[in-house]
Amino acid sequence: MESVIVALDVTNLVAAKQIIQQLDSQDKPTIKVGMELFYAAGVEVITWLQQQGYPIFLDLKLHDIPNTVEKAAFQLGKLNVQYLTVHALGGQTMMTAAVNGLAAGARQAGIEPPKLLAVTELTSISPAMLVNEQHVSLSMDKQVVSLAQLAAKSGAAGVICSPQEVVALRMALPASFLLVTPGIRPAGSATGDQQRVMTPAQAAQAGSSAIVVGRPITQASNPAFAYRQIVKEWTSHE
Ligand SMILES: O=c1ccn([C@@H]2O[C@H](COP(=O)(O)O)[C@@H](O)[C@H]2O)c(=O)[nH]1
Repeated sequence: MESVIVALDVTNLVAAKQIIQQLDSQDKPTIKVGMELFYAAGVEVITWLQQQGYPIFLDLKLHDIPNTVEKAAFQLGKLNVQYLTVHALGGQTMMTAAVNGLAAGARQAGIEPPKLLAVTELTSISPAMLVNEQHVSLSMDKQVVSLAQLAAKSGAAGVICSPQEVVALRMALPASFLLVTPGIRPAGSATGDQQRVMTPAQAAQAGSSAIVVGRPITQASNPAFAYRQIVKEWTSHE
């Protein structure tokens, strides 16, 4: 898996193309297309990125009844993207339905199915919010490990979690299970709505499989420089 994934959170295709052109990256990092861009630009942005040679992480965080998720995943399985997300809180049957839908869609299109990644607890949730808003009595680590174990049983290839939980997850799951971590903030950058953050170097040291970085790159005055600095920090501690 590519190790620094760029979250292309912009409002339209023109803005997406501008960022990609500014990045001007020879190493073609995986590009994360999330709800904001996909709802604005749809499949057109996926096709354009693929034509430029970028692997795609489609972060739509499906969360619905299993039948609906399976049918949505069937459609998305035909897009030739490398990763798709669901919410682990949708349960084991829903996650397995997503895996099955992706496999069936990809089979119909004659391509490899995307890998399923399950979002555990969003990195915008603090330990206090877990207790006071979700009424979860487990610690954040235990809750994330429990959701990750459910995701593994469901056939997911990995999870989305904060780098803060990676050490606990590595002890509980097979080494091949992907731990993809947003909530990345280079030292000194604004955390914004993220609650459980680490720097790229800390995430690498903890054992993240890959980091997801959005605003520290897309809102930088020089996105290409910001991206290169993050890659440098990540690789020097890998
Ligand atoms: O728990 C999660 C799951 C997904 N995300 C996504 O990652 C990026 C992070 O962007 P930043 O600008 O670097 O904060 C964004 O697209 C989220 O939708 C997450 O942050 N946390």
